[in-house]
Amino acid sequence: MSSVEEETLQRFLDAAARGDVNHVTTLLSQVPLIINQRGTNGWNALMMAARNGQYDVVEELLKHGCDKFSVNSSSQTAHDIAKFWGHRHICNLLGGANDVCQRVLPGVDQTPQENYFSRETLERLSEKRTDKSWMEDKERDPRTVYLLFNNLSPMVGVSQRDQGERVETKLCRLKYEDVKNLLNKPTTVLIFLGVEKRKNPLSSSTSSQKEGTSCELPAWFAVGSDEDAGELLKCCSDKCCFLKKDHRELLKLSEDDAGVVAQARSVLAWHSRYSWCPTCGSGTRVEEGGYKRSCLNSECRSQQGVHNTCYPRVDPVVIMLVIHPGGNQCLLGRKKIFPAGMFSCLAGFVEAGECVEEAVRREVEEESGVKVGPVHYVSSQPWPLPSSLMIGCLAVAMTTSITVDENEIEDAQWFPRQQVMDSLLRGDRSKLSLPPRQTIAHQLIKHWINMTSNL
Ligand SMILES: NC(=O)C1=CN([C@@H]2O[C@H](COP(=O)(O)OP(=O)(O)OC[C@H]3O[C@@H](n4cnc5c(N)ncnc54)[C@H](O)[C@@H]3O)[C@@H](O)[C@H]2O)C=CC1
Ligand SMILES: [Mg+2]
Ligand SMILES: [Mg+2]
Ligand SMILES: [Mg+2]
Ligand SMILES: [Zn+2]
Repeated sequence: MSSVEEETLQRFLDAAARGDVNHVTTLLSQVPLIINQRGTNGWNALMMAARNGQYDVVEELLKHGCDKFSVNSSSQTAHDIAKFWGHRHICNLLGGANDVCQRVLPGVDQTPQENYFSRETLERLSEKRTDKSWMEDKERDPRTVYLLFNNLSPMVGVSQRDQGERVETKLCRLKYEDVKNLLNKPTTVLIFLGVEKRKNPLSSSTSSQKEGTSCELPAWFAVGSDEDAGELLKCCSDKCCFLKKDHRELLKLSEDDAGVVAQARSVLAWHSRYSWCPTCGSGTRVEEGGYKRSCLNSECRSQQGVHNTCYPRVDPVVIMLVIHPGGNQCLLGRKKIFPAGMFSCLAGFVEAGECVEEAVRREVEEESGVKVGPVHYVSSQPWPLPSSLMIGCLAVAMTTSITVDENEIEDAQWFPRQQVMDSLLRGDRSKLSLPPRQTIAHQLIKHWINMTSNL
């Protein structure tokens, strides 16, 4: 960032903190990108306004589409900050539908929580998956966006920003002309992801006339190919590459891109693992915009009734922060593959014929020997490695002695709340390091800290 840009950003942040709406609006019209930029302390304008109770500025920034989920270097959103400083009117503004929620579901926790991989930037329009001619028109439409995947890794361009501190990984958005030869190859898999969302979704959902306009919006497709990566990169004229196979690379995307990748990658992973009919072993045909594989054998049992083998699978996983009966410690464990010093929430696959609460109790007891009583759902997260749905819960321990199942985890311990806070909010990793903010494990821990600190 040049010194002029830095100075403009400082003026913008000051204006937001002071509540000078006119100055904020003027600077926004001159430098629209400034809206989410963060100053030296990691705070953006929304956080500054939230800190100082500047309602009008918060309203103006939201109107201009600022990112209300962005976090400062202590992992706090603008909502967390407003709550901490007691600006309830700002919390309501940032929480969106909270007032209605309080009225119809009194007592329900309203803390807005959006997990990484969860953002839906597209309207899936599942009813259009069977409309072949609509789909073909969309495929050829020059406005259509194609995302290319090689062996499940998305094609990205890498751009530097924020004085080179943060490197943003951005999905390459290709056009029909770029991929049309690839689409003709028999091994290419094409997935219809949806259309771009309307700017104001509430105004049009009921009108059938406007329903039509939603279909007119630009469509997005994912293209999966296992061909030579070097050849595939020629589809794009910009400098780009395929993300490395390391799953941490997937955590470098923006929230918007991560949401689309979660959808595309899970469906493509299903195609790559389920090429043959799981019921009779015959070949299959891809249908419904990539959301179904039908068996080619007309005698196959999967042709009758609804067969879940024909549709992409989602595997439920429970992930839980277990709280000590004393209330001031939580149970965290570590797998051998974790970086040194890192502990996380316990987790495990839900088994057939098992409800979420029982899966939590069973997995905690199996892995740590601790018995769990009440279980409360907090939030969920798609985890596209390859297709888990993480179901995040808080659970209360009924016993405290720990016996680690060494096949699954290396260690499990009770950690005092203060030590967890030091690591989470102050970045003190000397005694404990926690998983990054993109994981629901991190968000569950943060949720517990917030709940119990009168923030
Ligand atoms: N986003 C997040 O914060 C976190 C995500 N996770 C994800 O949750 C998943 C499950 O957690 P674990 O502790 O590994 O589960 P786990 O405690 O149930 O143990 C895994 C074992 O369960 C068996 N298993 C049962 N059903 C399975 C299925 N559908 N697919 C694969 N294996 C199955 C396998 O033997 C596997 O080795 C992990 O694979 C990981 O990707 C785990 C922790 C944090
Ligand atoms: Mg387990
Ligand atoms: Mg486990
Ligand atoms: Mg298990
Ligand atoms: Zn079959």
